[in-house]
Amino acid sequence: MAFPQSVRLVEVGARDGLQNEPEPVSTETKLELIDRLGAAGLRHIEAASFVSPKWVPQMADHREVITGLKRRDGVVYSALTPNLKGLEAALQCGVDEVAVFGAASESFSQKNINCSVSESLERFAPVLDRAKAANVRVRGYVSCVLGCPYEGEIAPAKVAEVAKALYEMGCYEVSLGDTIGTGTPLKAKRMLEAVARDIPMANLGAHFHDTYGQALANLYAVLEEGIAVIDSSVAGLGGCPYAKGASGNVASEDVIYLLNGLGIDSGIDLSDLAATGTWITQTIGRPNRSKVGVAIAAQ
Ligand SMILES: CC(C)(COP(=O)([O-])OP(=O)([O-])OC[C@H]1O[C@@H](n2cnc3c(N)ncnc32)[C@H](O)[C@@H]1OP(=O)([O-])[O-])[C@@H](O)C(=O)NCCC(=O)NCCSC(=O)C[C@@](C)(O)CC(=O)[O-]
Repeated sequence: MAFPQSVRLVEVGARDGLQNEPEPVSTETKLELIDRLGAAGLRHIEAASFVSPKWVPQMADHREVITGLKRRDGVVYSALTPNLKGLEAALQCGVDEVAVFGAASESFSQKNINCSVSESLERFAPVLDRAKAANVRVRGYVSCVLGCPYEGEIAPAKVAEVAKALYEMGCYEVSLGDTIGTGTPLKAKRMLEAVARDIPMANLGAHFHDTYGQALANLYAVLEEGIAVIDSSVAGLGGCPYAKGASGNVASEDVIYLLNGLGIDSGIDLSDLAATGTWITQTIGRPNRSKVGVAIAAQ
């Protein structure tokens, strides 16, 4: 299969990137980050998470973030909503799109959302129904598609089963999460092949973490298979609270550099994006995990 002509980036830095920060990040900083990302050309920005503030304190200001957005035309601002309570709150704030998040691993599902995989699907069904009634699109995530921090190897068939359930329930897109970044290119291709038997490639996204330095190689592999939606995080911010040792998502700057080199359009200005990565890492006192961002900043 050939590379796609264009790729849509889903920028998850303000959510996945910041949810695990040990020190509080102010709402003002989050809003400025989101605004700068929009200015750099990002057209889908995951901005917040309507989860329990006891479980993920860093996302406790979800209402303030969504209602405080300086909205740009053509930008979709989305949020995670694990249940009806989260969805209702997100709808009240005027979120554009929501996401439910399941897992291909029973143990991860229990640790992350306090229920089994099948219970999670039961919880998501009314979220999908209510969102549909409100005319709000729902994205679905599957975590642990290339390995689990508690169970190790995860069978591609299990990933395909959960992804298919989310798609059939009405998720317009299913994002495949290598939560702990243990995947390698051949594994990523085999997993994608299994999932794509039931779901059109156009409705799938790749959400790869870079813990073992494989994320770009894995992305290259799935781009070759036709994946045209990539989740990434500016400056490679992040880590999952329920996956010890997991480092951030693949850095958005590194993805854009790769796409530019392959002649794949993304509509994103790399120098603006790199400046945003420099700014946010300096602001929150974290290392910049984008090699491209660091190289551009040094010029
Ligand atoms: C899912 C729950 C809420 C279930 O949590 P629970 O304890 O099973 O739920 P509950 O219904 O029994 O409620 C317990 C308490 O939480 C409150 N509550 C209940 N729901 C909400 C809500 N929506 N918003 C705010 N508060 C809520 C509820 O009101 C109650 O409050 P209390 O009476 O104790 O004061 C909990 O487990 C949770 O919040 N987990 C956090 C999960 C999370 O955010 N994980 C990180 C994101 S997923 C991820 O990073 C992976 C991904 C997507 O990036 C892809 C990848 O890389 O793999």
